[in-house]
Amino acid sequence: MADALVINGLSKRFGGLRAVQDVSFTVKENETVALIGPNGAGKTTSFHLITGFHRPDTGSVMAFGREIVGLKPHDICALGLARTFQVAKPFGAMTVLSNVMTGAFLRSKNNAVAREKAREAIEFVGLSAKEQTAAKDLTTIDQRRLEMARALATEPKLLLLDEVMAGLNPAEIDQAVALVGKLSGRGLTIVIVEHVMRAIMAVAKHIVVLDHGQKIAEGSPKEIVENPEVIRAYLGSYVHPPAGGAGA
Ligand SMILES: Nc1ncnc2c1ncn2[C@@H]1O[C@H](COP(=O)(O)OP(=O)(O)OP(=O)(O)O)[C@@H](O)[C@H]1O
Repeated sequence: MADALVINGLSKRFGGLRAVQDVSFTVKENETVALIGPNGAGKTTSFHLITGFHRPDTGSVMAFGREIVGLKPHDICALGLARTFQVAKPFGAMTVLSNVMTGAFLRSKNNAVAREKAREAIEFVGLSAKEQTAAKDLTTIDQRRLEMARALATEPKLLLLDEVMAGLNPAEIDQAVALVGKLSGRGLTIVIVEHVMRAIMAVAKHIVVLDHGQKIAEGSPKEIVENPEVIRAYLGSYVHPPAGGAGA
């Protein structure tokens, strides 16, 4: 399988704080990789660096064989990298459909085409019944669905999901896990930042662990949950991978 994303020696300081320090990892096409670690470990900053919202001090980000450091977020999105935000940022007064059309307009300026693409994305995430609902009136899980639909409407090859399961109840987490699996089944490469470990175990074949901006481990879910340094820094206690799950 070819490499979708190759991150090499990525670093970012904010004043004296080393938010991301010399981080390297590779994501293969159609793989789902999780980025985990305690609060403030540098996960969201890494997403910002990959997607052009921050410029790294040093390091390289190759997406589908092309260096993307220095490109604007819009251009990176046009190359097929879409993201969701940790704090969902929909246009609250606009309907679900209008919000998702803002993503679809990246590929087509034609209203009818953008509407069609947006509807496909909305249907994919299971929001068709709420197409005309204002974004601000959605429940938490539906806001996450909207975030994913908006990203999907840009027709990405690689999707970066930032804590899409935060605040969901167990049944909703199951639905979100199923949706991530469905996205992967569609051929998407996925990088997911998440604190919900059972969800990580269910969706990711490979896990990268950050702590204080540094990569402290990477490997299969089984390797990660058994890694003493990861347990010390983050997990606290052993988390069993699901029988028959991605890491089994
Ligand atoms: N724009 C910024 N200016 C200054 N410091 C920042 C900025 N963005 C992030 N930081 C700091 O960088 C460090 C890494 O933050 P980041 O948000 O990447 O962590 P995270 O792993 O995503 O955490 P969480 O799990 O809480 O979302 C933190 O100490 C944070 O306070």
